Amino acid sequence: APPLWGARAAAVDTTALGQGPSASHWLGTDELGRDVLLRVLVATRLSVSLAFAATAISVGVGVLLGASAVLLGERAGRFVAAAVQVAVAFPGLLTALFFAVVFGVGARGAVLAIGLAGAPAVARLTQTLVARVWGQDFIAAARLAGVGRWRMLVRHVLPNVGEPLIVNAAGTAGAVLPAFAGLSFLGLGVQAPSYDWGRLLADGLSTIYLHPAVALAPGVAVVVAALAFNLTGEALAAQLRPTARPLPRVPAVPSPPPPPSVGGPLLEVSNLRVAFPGAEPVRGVSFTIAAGEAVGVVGESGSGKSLTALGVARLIEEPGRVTADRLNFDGAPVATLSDRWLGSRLAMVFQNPMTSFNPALRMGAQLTEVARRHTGLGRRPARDRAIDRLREVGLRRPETQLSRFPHELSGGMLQRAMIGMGLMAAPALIIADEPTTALDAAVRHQILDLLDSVRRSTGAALLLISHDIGVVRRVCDRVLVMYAGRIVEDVPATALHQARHPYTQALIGAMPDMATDRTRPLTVIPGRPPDPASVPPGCAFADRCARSSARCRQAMPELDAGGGCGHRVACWHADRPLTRSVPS
Ligand SMILES: Nc1ncnc2c1ncn2[C@@H]1O[C@H](COP(=O)(O)OP(=O)(O)OP(=O)(O)O)[C@@H](O)[C@H]1O
Repeated sequence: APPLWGARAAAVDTTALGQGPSASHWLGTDELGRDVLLRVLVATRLSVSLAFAATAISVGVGVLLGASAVLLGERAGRFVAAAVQVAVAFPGLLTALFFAVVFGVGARGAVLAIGLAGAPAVARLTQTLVARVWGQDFIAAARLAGVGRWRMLVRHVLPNVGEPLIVNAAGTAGAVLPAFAGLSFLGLGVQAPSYDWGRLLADGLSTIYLHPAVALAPGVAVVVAALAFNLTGEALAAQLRPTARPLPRVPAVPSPPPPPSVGGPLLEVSNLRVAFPGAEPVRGVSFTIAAGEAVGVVGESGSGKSLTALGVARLIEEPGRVTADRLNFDGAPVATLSDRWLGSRLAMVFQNPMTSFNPALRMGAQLTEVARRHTGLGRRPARDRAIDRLREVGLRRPETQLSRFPHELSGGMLQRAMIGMGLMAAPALIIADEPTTALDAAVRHQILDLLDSVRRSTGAALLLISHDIGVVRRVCDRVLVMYAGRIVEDVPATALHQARHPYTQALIGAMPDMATDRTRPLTVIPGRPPDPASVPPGCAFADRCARSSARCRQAMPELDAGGGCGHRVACWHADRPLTRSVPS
């Protein structure tokens, strides 16, 4: 507006003083005959620029203050944090008025005053966000590696707290605008001949009863711009914060649940695909799990094991997309099941027990929540059930454990509690995703035995994910071997010695056993799995396979039943059985 209408907006017209709205002046004129609409439009640039400048100061100073623990060390950081707490206690506008007097009347003084007055709130938010990531392992690793303070802040801390800060900055800009208008209105902000909305507001107030538009128009502009900033913040938040909504929306069926299928498989997965922009890490997986059956999924890291399980449990987050020809649980399509019902029939045990519980809540609150939410139990019966379940999973003094926080339990105890939590409702399927990876060898065996006994005593089916074929073989009836997002072999655990896919054979060959010659290097599978973003046509294992032929590189072998007893294999050359025994 300033280049287009700046001159006209400043032109005094003594023939049109203080006029109401007309065809030539849509919002009328002020007491010097200047067009009100044009002046409001021209004032936009200065008003918004000042708001941006003040927001930049608030965010810049606030982030530096909030990250003082990173930059100055923890002791000095605590001192700054205390000072910030005190500053936050003062009303922002009061602080702005104080600074405006210190920095002097005028636009520059107002920018500094409002910018600095907004800094404590940003600093407080930054402190909270920084504290959240400060205790995490990657920060500890960076500190051990001797990363400098500025680098730590810019490279490791800010990228992990940036999202809420950006959203907050947009909101701050929205709040700064009325504050600016306020200062200008009080005569402390922009000085004539420059003008912003606040100044127009102040000028128009004396004639508000005669010509309301002169004061109301800049007021409306402030409100609209502040709303625009806030809505931009909201939109940014919506974009930056992915929501955990997985499968295509199908109206959920309310409780009571559909009746269990009679005779059919408990879980039926056909052509399950999980895709992210630019890659499809799970490329058509089909399998079934019968009631009470234990099925293991093995494969190298990145083969799509976890995504398959998360896809089944409707836990793939945006922008991930899950599709399947058939994905039925207990006879009903998973997409149609209510969260409540699915949550009560399907239990998940995750890899890291330390991060599976909410650190701010006592164990009792977390365990009973499952029973109360999923089965509608009252507080007392839910607590009794929690005690029973913790006892079942072998935790000593369950009453005491319920009143403890997660950090007061060891990793093994937490993993037991996680399994106990899964049993709070009546799960038909327990999905355990590498449940023993974070545990030491002794506890690992106990947890595997526990999963096995829980399965046998409750009759629940088990989907156990592991990269260790020995672990899976110990507990499961059947083993699904995954490679590059597909199942390449589906073999009964007792028939592993008859594995027919070269990849399964190579996995077994890479396991040391008592007869392995310790003086020689362990067998490894040469090469690396393909990148999910560029999987070659044909068999994805062809490049690493000693048996591969031209056909393997051209056509993808389907998973065919061939070995009897439900043994399925996807290989054009699956005719040579394993020559070595499977280590126990
Ligand atoms: N949110 C995501 N966005 C994009 N790609 C992803 C995402 N999550 C996983 N992937 C990719 O999908 C592939 C399979 O991941 P997945 O976690 O299922 O592997 P995995 O077999 O369970 O491995 P691990 O044994 O290491 O847990 C990997 O290449 C991974 O990079």
